[in-house]
Amino acid sequence: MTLEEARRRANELRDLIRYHNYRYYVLDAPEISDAEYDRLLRELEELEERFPELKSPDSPTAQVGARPLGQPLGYLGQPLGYLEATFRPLRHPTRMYSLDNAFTLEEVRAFEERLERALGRKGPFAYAVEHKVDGLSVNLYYEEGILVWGATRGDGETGEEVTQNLLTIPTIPRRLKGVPERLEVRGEVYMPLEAFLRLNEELEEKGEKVFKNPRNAAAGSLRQKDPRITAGRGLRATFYALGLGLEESGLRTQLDLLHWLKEKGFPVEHGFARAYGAEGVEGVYQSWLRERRSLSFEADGVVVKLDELSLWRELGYTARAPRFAIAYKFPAEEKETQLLDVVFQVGRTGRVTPVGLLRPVFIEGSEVARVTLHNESYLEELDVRVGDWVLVHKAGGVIPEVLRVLKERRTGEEKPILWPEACPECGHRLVKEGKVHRCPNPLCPAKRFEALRHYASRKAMDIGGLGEKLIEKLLERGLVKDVADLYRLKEEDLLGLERMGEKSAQNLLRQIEESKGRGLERLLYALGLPGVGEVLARNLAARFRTMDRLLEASLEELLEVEEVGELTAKGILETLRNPAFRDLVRRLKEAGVEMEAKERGGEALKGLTFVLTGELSRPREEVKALLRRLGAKVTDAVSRKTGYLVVGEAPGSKLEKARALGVPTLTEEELYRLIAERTGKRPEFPSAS
Ligand SMILES: NC(=O)c1ccc[n+]([C@@H]2O[C@H](COP(=O)([O-])OP(=O)(O)OC[C@H]3O[C@@H](n4cnc5c(N)ncnc54)[C@H](O)[C@@H]3O)[C@@H](O)[C@H]2O)c1
Ligand SMILES: [Zn+2]
Repeated sequence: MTLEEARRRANELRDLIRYHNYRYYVLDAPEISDAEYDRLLRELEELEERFPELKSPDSPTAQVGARPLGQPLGYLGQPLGYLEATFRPLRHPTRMYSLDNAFTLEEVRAFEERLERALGRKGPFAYAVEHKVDGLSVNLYYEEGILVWGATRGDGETGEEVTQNLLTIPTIPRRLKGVPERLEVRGEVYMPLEAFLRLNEELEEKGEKVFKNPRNAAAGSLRQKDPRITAGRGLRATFYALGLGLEESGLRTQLDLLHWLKEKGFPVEHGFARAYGAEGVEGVYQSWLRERRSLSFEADGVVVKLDELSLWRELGYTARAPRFAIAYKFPAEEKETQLLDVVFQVGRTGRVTPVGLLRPVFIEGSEVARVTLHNESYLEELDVRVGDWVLVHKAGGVIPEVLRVLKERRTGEEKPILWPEACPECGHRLVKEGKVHRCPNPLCPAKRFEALRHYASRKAMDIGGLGEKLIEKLLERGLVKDVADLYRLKEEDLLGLERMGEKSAQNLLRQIEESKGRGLERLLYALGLPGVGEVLARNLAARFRTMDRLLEASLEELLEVEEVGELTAKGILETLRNPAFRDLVRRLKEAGVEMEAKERGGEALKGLTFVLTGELSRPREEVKALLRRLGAKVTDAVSRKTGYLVVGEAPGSKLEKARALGVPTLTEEELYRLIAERTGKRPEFPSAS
């Protein structure tokens, strides 16, 4: 390859990588897999290594992430002008970096050799090995132990301020004791796999676009305009690094740092271990790779950091990444296979989901033969046909997913995917609401099985003994048709089913009995109203308090509930008015199932101290009583211990004091929003008429 050829290819690669950075970091909607992206970046790095004259500070190999919105924008070098920023751009006091990658043990050894050369010392070295959580990095800034702001990484220099959204993650500490005066704490915000699957199901249910993977889902959820939406997304955070304050902390090793973070109250949820040398790292890597599927978060590798912090100072950073650490990535197999057919499954709510049947392929240790194609929006975007060759991988090593269609392999024989007219389970005509196809028949057997399974699930009525096999048997024998029939089961009905003895039959009956007292919010979730997940069930229960009130709710009243949109409200209303549903509720009530909301929220503000100043729209005593009911303390004077100062009209000197001490302030409206986030409803004042 001549220098000229290399230059041309390098420019091509840079354009491509910038385009994919933009899709990934700014839009949260990548078009190619991480492995494909990593190959492009690797190729560019190798070119720049072979032809050093091609190196340049604005090559993607020398940059972190992408510029946030509101900065001059443009992935092809020339600015596209300013897109309006949703968030305030914020400069990090100290720079944030990405990580260089290793894919093989060889490359980890090469990393260790680089360390030896740079430090002029023989290895093996001691390392801290941590799970590489696949989320997005955030920076929290504390002054005198008080959280001042939190921001995304952005391009490493400038991020987006997302403080309000970060505060919806309950484990993030707002105040700290015994820490350096100015402190940056860094970690990862991520979406647990379970929350990710649930979110995508909710999006499917609404006919909306699903997220490609938990990382994009986390990034999209943290960067919401409305923190209430973020609050409902089940984000979590884990922390692993300091920026400002590292020197002052006096810490000597990375492992000490992780323990220190824990001790200061930060969630350190990603596991960590100590290892010696590249071989030791390999041991940890292999064992974590095996356990990968049982983690609650998606890990895309392990992060290897020199444990001794004094060595970090000697090694420093490249433009993109620290020299003392490396990400050792898990393999991400991608296989080409053929889409043989598409079948349609009917879910608990009657929603029809297309499922792709693949020519079976082996990916990362197991056979993949089926893949969900989510909904019509997804099919349109993917533009796949029966007979197409597709590229498939396992997202997070677990969930099979079509990455893209290999359109260049089309022969013209491929057939478009046609949605059925009739329900594949019961033959009832399907109805279409927006992009969602649904079987409206309340007695559809598909709904029966799913309805029972969902009703018994842990977060619903929690009837542990009622497994899938048993549900099938009960349906087969006609012992139950719907969830109300569960409460009529007798011991003799159960004996002999699924090898059930006296003891397990009695156990199951006891669990069924106990499920009667779960309360309205669990019941609403368990009944699977369309579009109603855990969060909405909670909000509905909080708003209406009893089933009777809810059954009489109007569309307007439903629209007043947090997070209920037009479509959801209509779906709920239709179900509430459905005679079959009302009959089911009546029979559940007769069986003794509790239909009232449980008191909630007594601890929502526990541990926080509030001070009020200025004139509020409600009598001050009422607001104080409300705060105390939610577990908060209310005091009269602002001090360092104050969590928030609530500021009304014409505030007094307390406001200046709070500013001087760095105590965060809330308007009255912000206070009610905070309460709504934490309890699922806006506060009600007992004396309000
Ligand atoms: N598919 C696409 O189009 C596309 C586009 C751009 C980027 N990407 C993906 O993103 C990657 C680059 O993103 P990146 O710069 O965030 O790097 P990265 O995700 O590969 O690694 C660096 C990041 O790891 C995170 N991390 C997780 N656990 C950590 C721990 N215990 N200690 C330290 N850091 C930890 C930090 O956020 C850090 O910034 C690429 O390798 C690619 O996989 C994909
Ligand atoms: Zn049906």
